[in-house]
Amino acid sequence: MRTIAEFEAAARERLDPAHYDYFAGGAQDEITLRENETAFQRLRLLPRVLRGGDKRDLSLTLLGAPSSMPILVAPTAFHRLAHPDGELATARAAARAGTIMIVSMAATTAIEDIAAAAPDLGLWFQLYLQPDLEFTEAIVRRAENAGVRAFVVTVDSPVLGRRERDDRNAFHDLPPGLAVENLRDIGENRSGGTASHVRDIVMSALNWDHIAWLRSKTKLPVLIKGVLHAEDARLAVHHGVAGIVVSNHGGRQLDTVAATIDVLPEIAAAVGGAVPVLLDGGIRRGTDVVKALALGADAVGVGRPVVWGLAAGGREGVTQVLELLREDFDQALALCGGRRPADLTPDQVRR
Ligand SMILES: Cc1cc2nc3c(=O)[nH]c(=O)nc-3n(C[C@H](O)[C@H](O)[C@H](O)COP(=O)(O)O)c2cc1C
Ligand SMILES: O=C(O)C(=O)c1ccccc1
Repeated sequence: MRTIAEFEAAARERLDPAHYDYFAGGAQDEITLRENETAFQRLRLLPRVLRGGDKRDLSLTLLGAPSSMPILVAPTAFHRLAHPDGELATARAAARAGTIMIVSMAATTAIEDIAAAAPDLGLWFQLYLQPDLEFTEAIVRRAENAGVRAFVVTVDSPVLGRRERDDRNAFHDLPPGLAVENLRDIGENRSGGTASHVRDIVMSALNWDHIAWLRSKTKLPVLIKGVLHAEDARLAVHHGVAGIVVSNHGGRQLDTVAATIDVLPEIAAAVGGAVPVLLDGGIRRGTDVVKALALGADAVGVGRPVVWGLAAGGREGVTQVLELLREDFDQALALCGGRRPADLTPDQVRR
């Protein structure tokens, strides 16, 4: 398979249609879901020429963590719905690719087991803060003890978006045998596992004080994921976050919000290099990665493409997806006259 679209088609054939819809779907009319991709397609590149050199180097260091390429695994829930090996397969593939995996708090495999399966993997942990801060702290300690290197707090989900495909399919529960393992066995009445718990895990009270609270509870870097407004990016830097993920949750939260690539320039300007800026949403081609880096991202995350690889072929499928994106990016970088990710500049992108 040569493209992410082919992996998606293969995944669709293998998955229960309701599960495919859960992974593929977005909020309401899915305008933002589509816009994330079409916004990349609207942008035109201006390559530089006569800049060749011996070798390209795609590697970088993000908050002290090395990555072989500026393409990270974005946090997505429920990998064991996509393949029986679930997050273990994803983690092994990410480790083999030498990239960073951001594990979802709503993973169907415990963070300890993921870390043990891929000891060399750079693991970050995505958090939905809980109203019960003691419970949240217990999860933070679990993740730290498992060896995660950063926390990524998702801030675009005071409530869960309205996904009409899930309503239509009445997909509200994980099948028997699957559970949200990171929410098991801690806190009162939190046995984990069902979608009713899952919906409860987002917190509408989340505010900047919670970010300060989390920073006081861990020495690890704290990033926030789901920033679209430049003023929030400024506030994030002011509040001492270690990094910002420009994200609209893959079009799954508020429909008709802007495509991430369209707001990246203003956010990069607001941050002014103070902290790393990541972007996710709609990355399907090497040229998408080039455009995001040129417009100010230090790295990008991929959500659905990883799920399609997992569903299509387990660990090997995820490896193929990550390598496909790596090669595609490497070639696009070369054709733009770049040898390293940092060579790309905003003047190389036109609307
Ligand atoms: C099936 C699915 C589950 C997701 N689960 C989470 C999650 O648990 N936590 C989170 O912060 N983001 C979650 N996201 C959002 C992703 O981290 C990411 O923002 C988005 O998928 C990027 O868009 P892309 O799928 O076009 O690459 C999920 C996305 C999908 C598609
Ligand atoms: O489906 C999602 O996008 C998501 O973020 C989520 C939130 C809570 C539980 C499971 C997934």
